[in-house]
Amino acid sequence: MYIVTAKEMYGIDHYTMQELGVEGKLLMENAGRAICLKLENLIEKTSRICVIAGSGNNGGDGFVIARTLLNNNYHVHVVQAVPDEKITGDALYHKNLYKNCGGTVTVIKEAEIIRELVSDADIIVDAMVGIGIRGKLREPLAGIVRFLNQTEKFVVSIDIPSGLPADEGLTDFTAVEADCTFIVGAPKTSAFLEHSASFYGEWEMVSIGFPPLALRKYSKRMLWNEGNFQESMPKRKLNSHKGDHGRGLVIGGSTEMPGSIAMSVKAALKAGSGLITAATTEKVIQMIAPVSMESTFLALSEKNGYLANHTFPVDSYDAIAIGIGMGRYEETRDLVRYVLEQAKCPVIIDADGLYHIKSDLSMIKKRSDPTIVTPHPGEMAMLLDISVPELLKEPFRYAAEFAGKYNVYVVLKGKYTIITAPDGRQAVNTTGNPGLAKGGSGDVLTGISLAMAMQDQSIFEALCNACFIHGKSADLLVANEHSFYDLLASDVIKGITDVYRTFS
Ligand SMILES: NC(=O)C1=CN([C@@H]2O[C@H](COP(=O)(O)OP(=O)(O)OC[C@H]3O[C@@H](n4cnc5c(N)ncnc54)[C@H](OP(=O)(O)O)[C@@H]3O)[C@@H](O)[C@H]2O)[C@@H](O)CC1
Ligand SMILES: Nc1ncnc2c1ncn2[C@@H]1O[C@H](COP(=O)(O)OP(=O)(O)O)[C@@H](O)[C@H]1O
Ligand SMILES: [K+]
Repeated sequence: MYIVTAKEMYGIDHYTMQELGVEGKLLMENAGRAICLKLENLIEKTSRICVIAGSGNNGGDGFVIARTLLNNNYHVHVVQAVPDEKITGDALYHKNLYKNCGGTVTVIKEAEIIRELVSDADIIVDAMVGIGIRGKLREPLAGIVRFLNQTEKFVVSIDIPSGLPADEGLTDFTAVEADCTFIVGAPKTSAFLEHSASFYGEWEMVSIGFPPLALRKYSKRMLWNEGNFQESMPKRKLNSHKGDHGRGLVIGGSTEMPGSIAMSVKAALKAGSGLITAATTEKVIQMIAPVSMESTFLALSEKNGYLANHTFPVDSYDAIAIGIGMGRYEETRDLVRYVLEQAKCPVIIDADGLYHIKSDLSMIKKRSDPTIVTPHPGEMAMLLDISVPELLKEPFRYAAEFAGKYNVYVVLKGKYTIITAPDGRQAVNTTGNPGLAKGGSGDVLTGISLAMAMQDQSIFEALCNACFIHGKSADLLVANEHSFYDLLASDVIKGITDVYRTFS
C-alpha cells in the first residue's frame, strides 16, 4: 500500500485521467460506491444518515455516498455547507444525480444551524474538505467541526477528517476528530504523524481504480504490512548450514550497562543469525556469559569500565551492530571510528554509537558498504541539531534528507517507525504497541535488524522486516498472554518464535 502527499495524489489523479483516460466523474463514483459498501457494514438499515458536503470533490464524494445510500433505501439528508454556486464540475454532476433520484439538500450559511439539522441523525458523514484544504478552516466549516467534535454521534470522515492537512509540516489546525475515516485511493502522510494520526480514528482505505503503475510513479513511500513481510522474507533451505545464516558481531556494553548487549545478541540469534559474537569488556563478558550461552565472545580493552581504543579484525563478519550500552567516552569514539573505517559489511549504529558519530558525520558518509542508523526521535533530533517537536512535525522529510546526505539507511523509531533508504524510498511499519515503550526494546530491534541484514534480502527489506517482526512479536504477546504494562523486552525476544510460526 502506497502512502502519498496531497501533491502526489493529484499527480496520480491527473495521470489516471489524462494518460489512461479514466474520467474524474467515474473516479468519484468509484470512491463513493466503495465507501458505501464499507459503510453499510457499520450502520443499521434504519439508521438516519446526514452527509455534510463541501464545495470541492470531497463534497462530490459525499453526493455519491448520499445517492447510493438513498437508492439502497436508507434515510439520508445532505447538508451543504457552501453556497450553491460553489458546487461545480464533477461534484455538481453528482449533486444533480442525487437530486434527480429524489435526494434533499439543505444549504447552510451559519454553523449554529447544524445542531438542529443533525439532531435526528445517527451517523454523520463528513465530506466537507479533503486533500484540497488550504490554510486554516474558514467559517462556517470551522464551527461545524467544533460542533462535530463535541457531539456523541458517530462521525465518518471521507478521505481525510475535514480541516486536517494531508501532509506533514503543519501542527496548528482545526479538524474533525473522526470515529472512522474511509481513505480514498492511498493513505496520506498525516495518517502516520504523532500530532495528526488520531484525528482519523479507525481508518480503512478504499481502492477506486488508480493503477499500481500510477501509484508507483508518484510515490516512494509505502506501508509495510504482513503481505510485504511474507513476500520478501527469505525461506530457509532444508540443507542450509550456520554459515548460510550469517556471522554477526555486536559491539557494545559497559560495566554500567551490561544487559543491553545481551539482549541484542539474544534477539539476533532468535531472529535467525547463524553465529553471533559479542565484543565487549572482560567484565561484561563475565556478567552476560551465563545468559548468552549460544554466542561467542571477544574481549576488548577498556578504560574505567568502558570500551577503549582497540583494533581487532572485523573482516570476517557478514554484518556488525555497534553502540548498544557502550557509553559516551572519548576513547570509545575511537573504537567506533575504527570499526566504521575498517568494516566491509553492513554496520548498524544504535544508541550511544549515534552520539559518537555526531561530532564527525563524515565517519558514515565515507563508507561504501551499507550503514544503518536506528535513532529514536531524541537521537535523531540530536543528529540533526533540532528539537524533538521540530523533528516530529516533518519526520518523513528529515529522515529522507539525512539518509540522502550521508548515504545511510535510517530507521526512525516510534509508534510509526519510518524506514528510509539512501535513495529516498520510505516505509512505515504497521506493527507494535505501547508495550514496547520500555527500556530494552531498542536493543532487541537492533539484534533483529542485525539478523535480517545477513539474510538473502535487500537492506531496505531487511530493516522493514526487522521492524515488522519486532512489533508483531509485541502484538501477538499482548493479544495472548501479556498486557501493555507487563511486556518486557526479553518477552519480545521470546515472542519472535510466534511471529515465525504464524507466518511460515
Ligand atoms: N484522485 C483524487 O484526488 C480524487 C479525489 N477525490 C476526492 O476529492 C478530494 C479532493 O478534491 P478537491 O481537489 O476538489 O479538494 P477538496 O478536498 O474537496 O477541497 C477543496 C475545496 O475546499 C475548500 N477549501 C479549501 N481550503 C479551505 C479552508 N481553509 N476553509 C474552507 N474551505 C476550504 C475550497 O474552497 P475555496 O477555497 O476554493 O472557496 C475548495 O472548494 C479528495 O480528498 C477526495 O475526497 C475523489 O472524488 C476521487 C478522486
Ligand atoms: N507506542 C508504541 N507503539 C509501537 N512501537 C513502539 C511504541 N513505543 C516504542 N515503540 C518501539 O519500541 C522501540 C523503542 O526503542 P528505543 O526508544 O531505542 O528504546 P530503548 O532505548 O529503551 O531500547 C522502537 O522500536 C519503537 O518503535
Ligand atoms: K473530509
